[in-house]
Amino acid sequence: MRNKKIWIISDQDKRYATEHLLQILHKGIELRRNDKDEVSVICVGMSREDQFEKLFQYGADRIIFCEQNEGYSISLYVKCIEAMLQDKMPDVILFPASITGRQTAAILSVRFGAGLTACCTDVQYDNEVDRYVFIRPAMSESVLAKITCINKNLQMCTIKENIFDSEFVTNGKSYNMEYFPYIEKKSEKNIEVLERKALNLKERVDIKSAKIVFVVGRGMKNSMDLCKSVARQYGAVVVGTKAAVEEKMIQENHQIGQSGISISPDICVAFGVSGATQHMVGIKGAQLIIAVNTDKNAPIFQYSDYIIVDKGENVLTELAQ
Ligand SMILES: Cc1cc2nc3c(=O)[nH]c(=O)nc-3n(C[C@H](O)[C@H](O)[C@H](O)COP(=O)(O)OP(=O)(O)OC[C@H]3O[C@@H](n4cnc5c(N)ncnc54)[C@H](O)[C@@H]3O)c2cc1C
Repeated sequence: MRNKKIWIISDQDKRYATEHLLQILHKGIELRRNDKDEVSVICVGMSREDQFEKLFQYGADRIIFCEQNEGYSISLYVKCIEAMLQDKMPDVILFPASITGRQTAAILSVRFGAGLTACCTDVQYDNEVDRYVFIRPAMSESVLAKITCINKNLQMCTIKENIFDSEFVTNGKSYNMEYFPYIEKKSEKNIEVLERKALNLKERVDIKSAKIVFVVGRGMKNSMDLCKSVARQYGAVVVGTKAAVEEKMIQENHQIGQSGISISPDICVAFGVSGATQHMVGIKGAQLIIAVNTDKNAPIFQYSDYIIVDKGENVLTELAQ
């Protein structure tokens, strides 16, 4: 039985051991069939000993690190990973389903003719066919598709955040650090970075770790001020549906769902949200869902622990007192 090389790609250039990556790392470790299968985390960017140590503590067998200090650019990042792939081809690559992860996976799958399954909810290994099997919802979540790539040995997938748990493994793991040099030739450069501005990601981080969340849907279009003020009173973060983004009720990076982010708060109160599957997939990790809707047949009620058939404004006014 040939040993398998499982790669997890970190899409950060400084903070490699993000919670998302640690969750994927845990899945990678579960995919090891024996002690000889190896899980490597690929890091491209600045040297960060604390981050490398954390990755080993969460179970990485090896880190393959390509040092690049000039700052992040997608073209350089892809070239580094491409060079690593040409040198040491793994069997399977797990990418975070982040913007960078999705872009990189798509480019590399075309360059290497590899199969790529997007937004998996699970990955398994099938001994009989000696291949990895990628599992994801399909056809509006009515079926769970099991996908395997039969024409190439290299198989890839992207994985969304909060699908798996991360797990601290040990403090005493020996380091297996591999340095992979890559220098981009001047003639190959096709992007020139003119200026760098840091994004304020604070709000986004708060959404993911928020314990109480108010989700607003199109039904709350004329009541956003009330909603925000009551949310402040209860320490809740306001997020919303795609329709709420389209109506400019919330910012795009506060969209929850299939094409937004997934959250797992303790309490999720949904006001004026119909409950489309593309939205519900983003809040299915919530411990408790309370839905307020004027339509007694709103689909969201099927997924909720408590339902209130009323105007969102009425409930918010009660809560404000
Ligand atoms: C490929 C694809 C990806 C998508 N990705 C996402 C995604 O990531 N996230 C997402 O959210 N959607 C996504 N969608 C869109 C999704 O299908 C729905 O259209 C969207 O979630 C509906 O948003 P909504 O519930 O706010 O609006 P609506 O469906 O218009 O529902 C509004 C609800 O408000 C209720 N209502 C009206 N007035 C009040 C009131 N005063 N008080 C209380 N209730 C009231 C109505 O009864 C209704 O149920 C995606 C769609 C596609 C095709």
